[in-house]
Amino acid sequence: MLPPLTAIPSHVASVSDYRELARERVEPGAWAYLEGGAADEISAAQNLTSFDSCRIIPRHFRDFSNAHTRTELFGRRYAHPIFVAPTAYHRLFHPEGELASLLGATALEAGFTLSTLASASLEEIGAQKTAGLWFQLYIQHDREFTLELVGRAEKAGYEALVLTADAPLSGLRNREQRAGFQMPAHISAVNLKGMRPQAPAQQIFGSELLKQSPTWNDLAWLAENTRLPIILKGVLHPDDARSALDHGASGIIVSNHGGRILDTTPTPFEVLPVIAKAVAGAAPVLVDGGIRRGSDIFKALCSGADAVMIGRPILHGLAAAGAVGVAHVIKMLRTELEMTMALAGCPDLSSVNPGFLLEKR
Ligand SMILES: Cc1cc2nc3c(=O)[nH]c(=O)nc-3n(C[C@H](O)[C@H](O)[C@H](O)COP(=O)(O)O)c2cc1C
Ligand SMILES: CCCCCCC(=O)C(=O)O
Repeated sequence: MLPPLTAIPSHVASVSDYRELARERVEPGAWAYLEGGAADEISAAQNLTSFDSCRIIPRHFRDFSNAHTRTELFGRRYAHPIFVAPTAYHRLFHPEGELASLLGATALEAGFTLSTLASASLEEIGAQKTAGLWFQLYIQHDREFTLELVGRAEKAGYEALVLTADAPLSGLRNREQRAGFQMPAHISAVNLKGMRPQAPAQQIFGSELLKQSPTWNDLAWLAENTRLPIILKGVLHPDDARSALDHGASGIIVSNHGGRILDTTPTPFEVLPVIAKAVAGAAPVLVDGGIRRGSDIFKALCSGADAVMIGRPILHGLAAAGAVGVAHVIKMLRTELEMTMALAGCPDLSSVNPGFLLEKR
């Protein structure tokens, strides 16, 4: 494996250029974990192409004297609508792990979500006192421990909980199986230390894991037990978006988990308009999955998203060049978004609308 880069090679022109730089630096099993999707990886692949057939219709001679990408979510102002999605075990990809990712994101003013399955303690990350730091929560079978985790996140200064709904079980990770991926002994989900252990599942139906998996009542229970806004991640159906708001969520993330859980779901970009319509401005809507260009971000915003989240490209940047790589990935996306807006004739996010897209969305 090559060591992380200390300077960015001059041929790196877009986010996708980081993929190969990362692949050369990540052990093959960990690469299968990073890149892979569920089963035949149909959703993971379709996420990447789902923006391509959507066309932008540029408008001309607009006033750009006060152009910006600022936005406000959950009472906090952000310089732009690009957020780092929660991803597990960053130390698999770089020795400085989540701390390096956070530093890179912070340098580019991007919101950052720490995974429940982070390889760094939530207190260590919270101690950086970063604005726009969110904590992703997997509700654990041990509900008491779950509440302790939430209390720790509140105390450490996290500003929102991203509650992931789409993974009551892990997906069928055939690529990982074929690569023989095993978590190295020195990397673990350190924030789950001390939790009451759960019996390993021998089957799916009838397993304790599934019997204890969260329901809408758990969302309502969580909302009653935290002062933080809850953003429900993994929504692909408009009725689930409405149900989320009815049960106490303050925001929605349209996501198929990067195609890593259930294969052959629709892509988030496909279902985004119908979900944004169902939410009807009652709460912020974010989207992730397959976003690799500023033009993808623009199309998502035109289709009803208030902001977007980026998963694998952040890990590619991290593996290639640590904090600098993460910052560079976000910088390229930010610049491409501004360029797309400038060329499309859209000076700020309040001017973004479906009229910039050829397809009726
Ligand atoms: C290696 C990896 C680990 C992930 N871990 C988590 C996680 O711990 N919690 C979570 O809610 N989503 C997790 N995700 C899903 C991301 O948050 C996000 O939904 C997805 O990566 C977006 O798609 P993209 O990678 O195409 O940008 C993970 C994704 C990857 C690639
Ligand atoms: C029971 C859910 C396991 C998911 C593991 C972490 C994750 O979200 C991902 O790898 O994707």
